[in-house]
Amino acid sequence: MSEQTTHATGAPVRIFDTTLRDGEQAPGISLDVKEKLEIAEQLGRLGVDIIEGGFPITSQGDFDAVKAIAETVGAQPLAQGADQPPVIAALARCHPDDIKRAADAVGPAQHGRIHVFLSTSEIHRHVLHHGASEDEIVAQAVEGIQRAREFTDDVEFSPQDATRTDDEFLKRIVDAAVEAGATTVNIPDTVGYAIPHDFGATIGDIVRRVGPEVAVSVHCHNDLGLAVANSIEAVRHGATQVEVAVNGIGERAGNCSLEEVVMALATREDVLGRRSRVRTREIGRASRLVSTLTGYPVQFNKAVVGKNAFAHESGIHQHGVLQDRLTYEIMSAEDVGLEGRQIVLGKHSGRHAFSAQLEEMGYDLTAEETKRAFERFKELADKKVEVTDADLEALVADEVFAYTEEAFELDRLEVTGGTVSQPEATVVVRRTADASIHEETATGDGMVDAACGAIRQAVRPWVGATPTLVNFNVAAVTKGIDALGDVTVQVEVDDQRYTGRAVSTDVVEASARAFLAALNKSMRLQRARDDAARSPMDTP
Ligand SMILES: CC(=O)SCCNC(=O)CCNC(=O)[C@H](O)C(C)(C)COP(=O)(O)OP(=O)(O)OC[C@H]1O[C@@H](n2cnc3c(N)ncnc32)[C@H](O)[C@@H]1OP(=O)(O)O
Ligand SMILES: CC(C)C(=O)C(=O)O
Ligand SMILES: [Mg+2]
Repeated sequence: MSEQTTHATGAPVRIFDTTLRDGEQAPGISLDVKEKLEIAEQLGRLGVDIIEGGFPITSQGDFDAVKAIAETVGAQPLAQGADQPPVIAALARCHPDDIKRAADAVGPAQHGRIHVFLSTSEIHRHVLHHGASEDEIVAQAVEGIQRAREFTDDVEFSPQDATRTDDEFLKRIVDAAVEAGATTVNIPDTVGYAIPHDFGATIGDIVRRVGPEVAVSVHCHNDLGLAVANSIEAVRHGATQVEVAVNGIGERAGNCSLEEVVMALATREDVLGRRSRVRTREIGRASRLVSTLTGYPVQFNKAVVGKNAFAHESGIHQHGVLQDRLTYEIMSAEDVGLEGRQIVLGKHSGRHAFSAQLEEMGYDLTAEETKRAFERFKELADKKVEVTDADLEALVADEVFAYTEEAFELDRLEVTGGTVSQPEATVVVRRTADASIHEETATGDGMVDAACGAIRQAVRPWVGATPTLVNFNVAAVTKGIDALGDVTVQVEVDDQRYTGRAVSTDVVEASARAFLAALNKSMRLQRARDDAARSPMDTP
């Protein structure tokens, strides 16, 4: 483990959340006032220190959103145990109109911050500021900061594209910003160009330069996937504030992810020596809310909040985690507001996890039964990505309870109808238990629909809740006019889905047989469940 370097003061790192400003700049995201407010409230519950609500000069909607956040979330603490509401910040160019608009928007907050920025790298100065000289940039930044200070004593300054800015000029503009009244100096890695050890050294220099009265912040983008590493390295070198976005959303590859930095600080406090004030149990909810309202899905393997962040599919890992989660987990899912103990059964799973899952489902099988069921499970897992509880139940019913008998058989099927007359189907279904015959007729939107409707009527007294066809898939197995139709259906009965499959040269017949096969499966499972409930040990 690397040694801890400089400036680890022990004081909590301040979390500046820019989900609603830089996060919203990600292509395709546009949050209205209500949505921004909803996210801001969750950020309040999360306990972030600063919420950057937007860039008010952008539009009336953005101005209204920042103002609404300042009036509500900025007026009283929402986080449990917090004695102050978060600071509400708004972005502004070094332009009088921007600054006035930002000031008016954050005005109602208990603590309002104006965040002014100006580009300092040569390429940005050339492209964005009509070739402005270093002197002109310094003068414009100083003017902007001083103007912002007329409205609030909390002013943050960002030299945009700092990490591609000449070192000497960066020092010069930081000195000028502090002199002009900036209370926070933010060093943005605007294009995600920084490399951790180098960035850390730059931040260490700036921390020493500005002294303890001025907060040093970092704002890292993820173009090289290094935003979190750079932010953590900055903290190790004395940065007091980290700018982040929930789920790491933001321009291009995004911003430094809130959940990753917060959990790195919490999990490796032993090395970093500092935490944040964030209530980590609110992280899961914040992640889901931001994903829903922005329409940006969270990738399965995303650190901390991804669907797989606490899931285990491989046998060796499952074996370890079932005994002690720490074997393969460094933090607890519950601590970030997610569901713990996620064992997913699949091709890579082993006997330990398989047996544990069956036990949890209420089965108490002998060693021999478990062995047989496990062999069938591996065969199934080779064909299916994930084996669900319903699959396991079906497998146990077939293999262990040996219920191979079909509850119903299709004796006859007649269909009529075409493009003019309404399709109608008559079926004759035989009930195996008492060999009784049940004939029913039904109409439908199409021939398959009519056939399934007639079957539904014929089996109603035994199947109970109306079975619904939720998925229908037909494929041709062979070529030519007499091609075999291979039909797979999914039928929902009592909130459980059952798969049925049948093959025939007639697609309507294949569909009817597949539908009945799914109903037969539901009947077998029902019987297995009833038997297991009566006497779990007493398997036939
Ligand atoms: C790294 C970042 O995330 S920076 C923030 C980026 N976010 C956004 O741009 C989102 C919101 N932006 C907008 O709605 C619009 O761009 C606005 C309202 C800000 C400006 O719109 P427009 O007036 O049409 O200008 P446009 O966006 O085309 O060009 C930017 C102008 O701002 C100037 N500018 C850019 N940065 C700054 C700055 N920090 N301070 C002062 N002026 C600046 C440019 O020189 C250019 O000025 P020009 O019109 O005299 O050439
Ligand atoms: C406005 C600044 C801080 C920014 O978003 C960036 O430089 O990435
Ligand atoms: Mg940015």
